[in-house]
Amino acid sequence: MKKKMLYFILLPLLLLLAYKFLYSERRHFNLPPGPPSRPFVGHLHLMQPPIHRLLQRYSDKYGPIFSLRFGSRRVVVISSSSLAQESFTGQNDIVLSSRPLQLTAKYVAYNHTTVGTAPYGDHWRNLRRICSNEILSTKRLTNFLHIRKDEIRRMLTRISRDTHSDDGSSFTHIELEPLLSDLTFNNIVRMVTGKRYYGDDVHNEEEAELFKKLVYDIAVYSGANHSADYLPVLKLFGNKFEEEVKAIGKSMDEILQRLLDDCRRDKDGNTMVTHLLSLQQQEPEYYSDVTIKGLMMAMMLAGTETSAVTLEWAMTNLLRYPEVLEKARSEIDEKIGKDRLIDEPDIAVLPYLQNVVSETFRLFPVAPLLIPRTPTEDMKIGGYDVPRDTIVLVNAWAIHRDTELWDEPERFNPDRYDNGCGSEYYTYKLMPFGNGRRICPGAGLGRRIVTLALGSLIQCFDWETVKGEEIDMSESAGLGMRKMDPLRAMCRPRPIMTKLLIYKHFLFSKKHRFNLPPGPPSRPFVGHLHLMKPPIHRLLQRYSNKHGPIFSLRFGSRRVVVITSPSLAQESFTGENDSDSDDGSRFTHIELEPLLSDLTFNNIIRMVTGKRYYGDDVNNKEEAERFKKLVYDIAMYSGANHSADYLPVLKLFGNKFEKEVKALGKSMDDILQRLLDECRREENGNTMVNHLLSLQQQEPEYYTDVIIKGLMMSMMLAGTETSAVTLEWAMTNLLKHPEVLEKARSEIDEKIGKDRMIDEPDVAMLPYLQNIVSETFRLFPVAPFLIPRKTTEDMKIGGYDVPRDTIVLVNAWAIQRDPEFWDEPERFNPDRFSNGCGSEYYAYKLMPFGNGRRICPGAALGRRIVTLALGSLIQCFDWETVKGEEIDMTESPGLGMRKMDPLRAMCRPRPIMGKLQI
Ligand code: HEM
Repeated sequence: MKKKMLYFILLPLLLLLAYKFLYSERRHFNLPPGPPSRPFVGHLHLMQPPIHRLLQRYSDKYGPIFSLRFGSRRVVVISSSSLAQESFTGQNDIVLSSRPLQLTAKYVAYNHTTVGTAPYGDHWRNLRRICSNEILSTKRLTNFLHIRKDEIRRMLTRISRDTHSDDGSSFTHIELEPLLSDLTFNNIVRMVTGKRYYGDDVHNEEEAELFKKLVYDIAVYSGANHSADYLPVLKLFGNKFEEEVKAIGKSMDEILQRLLDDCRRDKDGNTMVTHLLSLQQQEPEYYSDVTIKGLMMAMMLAGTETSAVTLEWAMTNLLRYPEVLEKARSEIDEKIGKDRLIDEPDIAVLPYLQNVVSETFRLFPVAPLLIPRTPTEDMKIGGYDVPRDTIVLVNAWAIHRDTELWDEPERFNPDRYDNGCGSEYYTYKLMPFGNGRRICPGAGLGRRIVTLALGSLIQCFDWETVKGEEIDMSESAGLGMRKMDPLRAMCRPRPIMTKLLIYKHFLFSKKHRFNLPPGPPSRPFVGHLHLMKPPIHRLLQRYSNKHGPIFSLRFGSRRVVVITSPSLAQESFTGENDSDSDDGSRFTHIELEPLLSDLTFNNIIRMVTGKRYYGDDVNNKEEAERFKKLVYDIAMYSGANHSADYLPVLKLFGNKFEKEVKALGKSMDDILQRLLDECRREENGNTMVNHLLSLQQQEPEYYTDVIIKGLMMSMMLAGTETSAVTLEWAMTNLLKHPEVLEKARSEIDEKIGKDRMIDEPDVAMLPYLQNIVSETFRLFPVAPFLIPRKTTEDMKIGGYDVPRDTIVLVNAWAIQRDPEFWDEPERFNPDRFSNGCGSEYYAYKLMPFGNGRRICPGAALGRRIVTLALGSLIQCFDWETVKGEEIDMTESPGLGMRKMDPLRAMCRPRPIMGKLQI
């Protein structure tokens, strides 16, 4: 009670204090207006990407300068050219030349000491001087022109190789984003370190992929809306975000240190780093390793994605505006001709091309909000107070679309720059590189790369949109405004390509010319991995409806080809219970799944080791349960979409998945070794293992313990779940189709009678039972994609190239439901197999056990177990569904297609059970 009273007194007091505090700040500062905010978070909860669009809507409502709160930080947003000019001139420019402290800058950028992140002051001024005099000076840029030219030629060659057709007249489908990104990454990384990271003929693929992923992550983690940066209180909770940023910083530093050490060894190199190392020798205190790594990082972070993304948007617009493409091409053909490739000095005579680039920068600025600034002291903008430490965002994206500055701002119109106004006219209207003292020092280089690469693409190829496809114009979240859906296009080499004869050996060397199967659009870095949500076989079936019976995907860096037709599969695989009720007429509710699974597990494990693991009268219950769990886990972890298997780069992060799999392997080996040792002690046992042990005595080098354990595991993994799951699906279908159950029972009662139990040799005279099993295998293959294969050399399937080391998935699930081969494929109809066609007819249409040389060696055993068990269940019991319950048919994820919801049923013993007295 007393406590409550206290609250009543304290609360108004607190509110009063808070009001006074806020009121005094308001009175003291004349802050820009802004939308209503929430306690604690301020406006953070509203910051859904794309943020530049949201902030443009606020500026329409609150004016060209307004304020927000991101947690405890005040934010001021500027959205007009005149206020940008006011901010970036005179004393204001100096005051506004600092950057706010951000977690990424702390942990990735050496505690805010790099040129892009350092606060305004002597250290930053020095770094800028080094950038403009030692790294990005016109002289040094010209020095590296050969790299830009070489990388552009290599890109053109790659496109040529991918699009080369014999008659030279047809268009080919290509993915542009990876090519553009490789170009700009190589360009900067080569200038900085002398290394080629991407494409053919590269240095260290794993490190290269990791680097690209880190650049991607840093852009995402530096987005303007990361709570942890603005709600310092979150840190008290052991913030995950902060941990992740730290890990990114550590990985990045490792790469940079490695690159730096490599350059140190290679003293004669002509790279930025070797130049900085020579300066280190003169001024070792100033040019420390951290300073050099900071400069490397600034170049490599700020110079790579930015240019690639701009190029992608530029090409997107050329595809959307064919008349612009045409005009740019005419200009190039006229000024450069058709015999030589456009070169950097030519850019000066190609004003329209330059205008295309400017128009791209206007509508698609890579940094739509520039990079945040913060005033080092209180300042005034537009008559309002902007207190020190406020985060200042300039919405360049909104300024670039301001109707007061631009006619029809949404239109991509390069001609608008043909107005005789000089570049100065645009200083505060068009600012893709920022403004003021902290304007991008790489603007010259960025523009050069983009313009030269774009000109080359226009000069060397014809371009068209992919037929029937609208180009998706959505923008990604994060600091850089990427295109969400990577650009694809149809492309055809122009005659000049053959004249150029660049890298001809390379272009026409057969090894590199692949006509890969088509496929859905992919994302940078991850490829299609992010799309792989289970059940994957259904997803892949939808893809095959769209892209054809053979299509390709990328799981990270691994190419995957999926086959979904019997003829292509043929092409790939040829050439080279406790139901005791007192009243026999009552149905009892039972759970079938555990019984079926005990049956098949015991069956195999007894064969292999002589032990009964499950049910009554068992050996070692704990071990048995552990074994079952391991089998389950191994199937889950072997699913086709586990990132760690396909993105080798993830392993560098001390991958959790890999650790877990290792632990699984160890537990499994412990069990196998124990079972093996027990069999060894029991010399007279009649088990598979005893037999293998006797072979071991004859050929000890060949039949090692590891080989025997491997065989045990293969049998025990492949032979247990598979049969249990098939049995469960078979029973599920009998429950759903009582007429099928009835027909199967009549067959058994007629052929076997009601006095003895069905036995294995009987199966031969029970064709309908066999058909039920086939139909179950058809609709519910336990391994819907079989088990992934890998090609050991380049091969051709369906006219397409499948390069070596590609993962090949055969979607048996989809083939077995293909309406071309099966009438009413979704219907469970065992009679479809009584058509007189022999088993050969089905070889490539029905393949629950796989196909080719690696077909399941346990197929016959599996079929026997399933058919005999199913026959026995039909013969001995009546079956019904649980009243009022729909049977859930959902499939589980993982390599084996289990039934998600374990099967339950109502069950009643038939009279035969009494006679059998088993
Ligand atoms: C299309 C290409 C590029 C675009 C659109 C771009 C854009 C930008 C923008 C908007 C800023 C922030 C400027 C501000 O705060 O006002 C910036 C800063 C920066 N950029 Fe670029 N950039 C590009 C290419 C490059 C290249 C090629 C390099 C170097 C190799 C580079 C290095 C930097 C650095 C070091 C900064 C930080 C400057 C500082 O804080 O003092 N950029 N860039």
